[in-house]
Amino acid sequence: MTKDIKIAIIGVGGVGKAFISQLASYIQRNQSTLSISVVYIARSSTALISKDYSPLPLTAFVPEKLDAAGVPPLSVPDLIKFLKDCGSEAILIDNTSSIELASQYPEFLKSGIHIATPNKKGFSSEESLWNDIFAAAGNSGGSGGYVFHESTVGAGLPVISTIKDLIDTGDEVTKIEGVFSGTLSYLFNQFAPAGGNEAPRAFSEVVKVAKDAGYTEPDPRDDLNGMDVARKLTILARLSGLSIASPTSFPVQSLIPKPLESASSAQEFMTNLPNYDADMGQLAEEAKKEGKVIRFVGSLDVASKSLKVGLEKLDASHPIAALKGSDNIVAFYTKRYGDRALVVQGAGAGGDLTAMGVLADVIKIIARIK
Ligand SMILES: NC(=O)C1=CN([C@@H]2O[C@H](COP(=O)(O)OP(=O)(O)OC[C@H]3O[C@@H](n4cnc5c(N)ncnc54)[C@H](OP(=O)(O)O)[C@@H]3O)[C@@H](O)[C@H]2O)C=CC1
Ligand SMILES: N[C@@H](CC=O)C(=O)O
Ligand code: NA
Repeated sequence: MTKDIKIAIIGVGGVGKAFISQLASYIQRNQSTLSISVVYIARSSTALISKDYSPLPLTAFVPEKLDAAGVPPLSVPDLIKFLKDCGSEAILIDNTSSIELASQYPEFLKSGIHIATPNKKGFSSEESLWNDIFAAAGNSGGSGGYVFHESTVGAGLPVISTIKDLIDTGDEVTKIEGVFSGTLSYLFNQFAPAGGNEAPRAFSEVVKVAKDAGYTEPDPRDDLNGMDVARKLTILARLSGLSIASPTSFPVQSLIPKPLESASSAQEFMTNLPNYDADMGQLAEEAKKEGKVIRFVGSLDVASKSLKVGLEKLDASHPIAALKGSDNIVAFYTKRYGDRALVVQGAGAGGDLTAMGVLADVIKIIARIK
């Protein structure tokens, strides 16, 4: 029997565009067994809506198509109603970084709508939202839709699925540490290379390259202030069984120069960042004199319930110092694995790699749908 699925996509930026392209190809490859129709695509102020639930064309999709249509997006209650009335299973893909949308996940789930998302906000904000999401979700004991969020940590790398498998099979996580930001990995690999022979590049210059490559958050200050890593660590800590009130409830080091904390826009921040290249350069130089490199590291210790995010000086021979490009590394220490961690490593940012994690989540949802 062919499974009939309707999909709504919100967010058509770096991740959203790549997702639509990968989904189009998936639909093409599986058309004999799956009937998948994308019936809603939205960005902040415009949307494409297929009122009769016929599939919207996905080939050669460009966000400008939404603007040309000129239709305002549906409100959340109207979108829930639209998807509930579709006559088949429905999946919401949230490719935004909006807390307003994420805070409505419990309502979508309670209405039987499934969710796949790389948006960290729903899982790393106030603990009550986390509790409401998983109380409603069908894959965590609730009676609602399924929710999957692999790309919220390490983009498409199997980080969330790995920790869930460890715990579901009865292992206990004792400690997790690593590099959780593609942007900050790329930044320090370029700005303070471990090799010695490579010429370091100016801090602000590398931030710009990371932004242009699609590694940063929509506003790069969310990477540089440590909050993106703090959110990822909050998600992993909660999955490890810790109660974490919010991503600001533990120490997080910000790399934003003090005078730029009050910058009124991302653009103003980027324009003025080169003025502080010398300060960051000095930090890297000091570490180099000690034969070390600086890297932005996150760690959590379950027994002491402590989480920490910030710069560390590491020996050039340390596995973290050897990372290349936008690589993340996540070392899981558990009762079963003992002193030698289970390690997940690879590129941890970028539109295509993040979209791959979201599409893999969609495929998991489809596999669970009767
Ligand atoms: N880029 C990466 O490497 C990774 C990204 N992620 C996460 O993926 C998500 C998307 O990232 P990315 O594609 O890079 O971001 P972009 O800024 O490129 O795109 C964001 C998209 O979301 C839309 N959007 C924002 N707010 C709303 C809203 N309230 N309602 C409707 N649409 C909205 C924007 O529309 P408009 O332009 O009209 O405002 C835009 O289309 C983020 O949550 C990010 O944290 C996760 C892992 C890796
Ligand atoms: N801005 C994030 C994107 C993925 O979560 C990063 O740099 O890792
Ligand atoms: Na992941």
